[in-house]
Amino acid sequence: MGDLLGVAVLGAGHMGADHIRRLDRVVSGARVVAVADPETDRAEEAAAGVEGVAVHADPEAALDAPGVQAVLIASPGPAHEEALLAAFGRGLPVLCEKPLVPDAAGALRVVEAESRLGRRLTQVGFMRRYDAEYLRLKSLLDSGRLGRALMLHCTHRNVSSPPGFTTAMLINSSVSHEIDAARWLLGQEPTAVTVLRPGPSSNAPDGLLDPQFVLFETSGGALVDVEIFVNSGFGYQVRCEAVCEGGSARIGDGHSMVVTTADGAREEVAQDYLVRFADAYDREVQAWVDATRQGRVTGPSAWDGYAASVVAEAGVRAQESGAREAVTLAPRPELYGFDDH
Ligand SMILES: NC(=O)c1ccc[n+]([C@@H]2O[C@H](COP(=O)([O-])OP(=O)(O)OC[C@H]3O[C@@H](n4cnc5c(N)ncnc54)[C@H](O)[C@@H]3O)[C@@H](O)[C@H]2O)c1
Ligand SMILES: O[C@H]1[C@H](O)[C@@H](O)[C@H](O)[C@@H](O)[C@H]1O
Repeated sequence: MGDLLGVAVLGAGHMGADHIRRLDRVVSGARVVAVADPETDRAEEAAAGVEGVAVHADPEAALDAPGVQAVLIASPGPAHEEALLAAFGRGLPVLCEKPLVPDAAGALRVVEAESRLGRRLTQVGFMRRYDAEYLRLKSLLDSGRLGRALMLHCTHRNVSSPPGFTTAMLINSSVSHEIDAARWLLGQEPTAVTVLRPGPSSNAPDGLLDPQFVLFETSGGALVDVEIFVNSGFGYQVRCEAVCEGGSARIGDGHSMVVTTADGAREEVAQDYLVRFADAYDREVQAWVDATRQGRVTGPSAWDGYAASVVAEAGVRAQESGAREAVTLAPRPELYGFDDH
């Protein structure tokens, strides 16, 4: 056990509990040594059966628990900044669930704090970069076989939104994935955002303006459109089609199972991200554990997390104004390349 990476997991809700299971039973090279959640019952439940784990209500107490060498942050987005700064203060490498920090000012404070350390400690949980289909699309676009990318058409549907989900979160929680995927796939920065919406679906909770249509312009002249619909009622569907000068490529259709009975054939649709992206989360966390044990930090950086938060914030402004909102990033510190993945 001695040379396994000792991980503290902060937040034991949907994602935290799944990551605890993954660290304990799926990936190799790590063990969960501490779990923190103010709802200690949730932490106890998620940690049940994990050998030698300590459960805390206070995240800082978990960071200071014996054997902690790295941190996985799976608390709600607004709690991430404090947790990241606490991890930096202790020199601990971090895998931080998206969004890095939902507001751009907070995300910039994180980038500045990491830059002052002079070394990367953060990998952000944009797991689509580890999804087999996204990786195939990325490698096809990078190969140049389809020529210059003109447009990405993206669909992002959830069955239902969790309690407390706000209209702003359609962009800064859900569309943050497409923002990161578009930056990564195209190697371009979004420069402006416009948001349009139909009348809200009657499936959406009162006051939630769902679905929406989000359009990004990018630094290389491409357009990225995203249908975000978090109360579709019927399935978890994530698709992306790249339209290029020499052809198009689409991913996201191949995740269903076709069940045939005497009544006919029926295609099953994933109901949530834990099913659709199960392999991607496994690969993401394994890559983090492997790199951390080698003293390296790879994958989406704090800068990528900051850029996504700035673009999302422009998107939230565009939701409110109905106008095209420009995106302005702070100067990129030397620590970060455009894409270290
Ligand atoms: N990558 C993905 O596809 C994906 C999917 C779902 C959620 N997420 C992200 O994971 C994070 C958690 O989301 P979730 O759906 O698991 O939420 P959740 O509400 O199910 O769980 C969050 C847990 O954190 C606890 N918590 C609150 N404040 C805390 C703090 N300061 N320190 C430690 N724990 C705290 C809560 O009590 C709760 O148990 C969010 O950042 C979310 O955006 C990512
Ligand atoms: O936090 C979740 C998560 O990021 C999912 O991957 C996304 O599909 C949801 O829309 C979002 O609410």
